[in-house]
Amino acid sequence: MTTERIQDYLYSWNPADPLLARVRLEDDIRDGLQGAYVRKPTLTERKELLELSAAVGTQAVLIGFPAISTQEFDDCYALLAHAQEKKLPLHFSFLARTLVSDVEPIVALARAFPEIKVRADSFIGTSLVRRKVENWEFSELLQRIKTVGNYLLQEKTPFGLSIEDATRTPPDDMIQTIDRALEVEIKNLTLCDTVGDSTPEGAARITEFVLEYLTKQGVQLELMWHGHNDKGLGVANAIAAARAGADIISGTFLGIGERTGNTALEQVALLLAQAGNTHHHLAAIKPYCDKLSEYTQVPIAQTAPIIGQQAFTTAAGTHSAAVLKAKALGLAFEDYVFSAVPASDLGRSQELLIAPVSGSANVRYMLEQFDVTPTTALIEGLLAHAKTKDKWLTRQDIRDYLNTQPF
Ligand SMILES: CC(=O)SCCNC(=O)CCNC(=O)[C@H](O)C(C)(C)COP(=O)(O)OP(=O)(O)OC[C@H]1O[C@@H](n2cnc3c(N)ncnc32)[C@H](O)[C@@H]1OP(=O)(O)O
Ligand SMILES: O=C(O)CCC(=O)C(=O)O
Repeated sequence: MTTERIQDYLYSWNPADPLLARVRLEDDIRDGLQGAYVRKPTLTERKELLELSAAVGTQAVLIGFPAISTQEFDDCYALLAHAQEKKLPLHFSFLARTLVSDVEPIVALARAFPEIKVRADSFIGTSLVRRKVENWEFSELLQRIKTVGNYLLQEKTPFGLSIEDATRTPPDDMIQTIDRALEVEIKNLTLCDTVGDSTPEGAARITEFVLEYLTKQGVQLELMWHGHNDKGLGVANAIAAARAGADIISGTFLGIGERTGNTALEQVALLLAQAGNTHHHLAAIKPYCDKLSEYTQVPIAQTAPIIGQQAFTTAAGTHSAAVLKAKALGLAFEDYVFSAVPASDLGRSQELLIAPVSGSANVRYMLEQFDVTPTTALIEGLLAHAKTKDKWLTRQDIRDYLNTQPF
């Protein structure tokens, strides 16, 4: 064990990201459950998921679209009642189209739970392609924002506007949409990359553009980024938007959601933590994701960052040998010598296996795990055995091999 600091041995070309330290997460579980392959958890399971999300330190959850059915409204009500009973420190938003009839049930929920922060989050598709397909006049969309906004003002229910397909909306139309939303005193503005069109540069440009405009108007509100993963850039876009000044990242744990899914919040939480953000409890991520995976029947890939079963596993000879040397220097060195993600902060640890790609260090280590003296003959024999296989050896495989040995 060394007394030296790991920081003195970790050089990074990544820039410092001071803006990331203040960013919060919104868990848009409603959008996650919109994935056609996703099983909708029972109400009891959703209550448990709410608690697990709160344990991670998410600031807000978007848990339903109460106008779509009586059942959905009742579920939203029951989830709020559960949050109140458990005193979960969460803000709640509920989705609606930009229609008074869609936000009315949200007003009813806000009235029923005056002690909980409840926001009506209405979405409106402003891109040219969406307007063309729907045959929507732009003036008609602006009028809807005004009508819904005035209704919510009158009912004293906070209004958040989600600009659907914002990343394919021209700047002048964005400004007109924002102007109309500001007239009705929105509290929150969400820039949606609805079809995952953005690149990180695009996400930063649109966020900076909107922030600059809001600053010029002297307006302060919560600016949120909500992105999808169609080009595999969901997390990179979210971080770019946060660097550019977005206050809240909306996404889902496991990245569940329609098509290729939403921004994977477990990855965002880790990147935020590494930039000095202390809002999230990293060790609570895997328990939440495991339950979410079980209840939604969405399997976690072995290689999924942070939560994948093999995210901290190696069987490769040279890598394993280095991890074992690092172990001798202490946990911090073990965490970082072959990983950019500190397993111990996540309640996990480096795991070594024996496979055809292994060397004697793996075998020596595993024999010690089995309380077997690692003699040269045993190490060479087990390694030669592993080299004949097409996959790593399970504990049972190793046991079976040892049972064939005369000791
Ligand atoms: C990007 C997002 O994820 S936004 C959320 C999308 N999620 C969902 O749609 C899931 C829940 N949806 C539903 O249960 C149903 O679609 C409902 C209850 C909302 C509507 O059902 P229906 O009345 O049968 O309408 P349908 O689904 O066929 O069509 C959607 C209608 O909403 C309209 N619409 C879509 N977005 C908006 C909007 N932002 N504001 C107002 N109207 C809208 C469409 O133009 C269409 O209207 P039309 O029937 O006059 O053409
Ligand atoms: O945030 C939401 O759930 C609605 C908006 C949305 O999903 C999107 O436009 O991508």
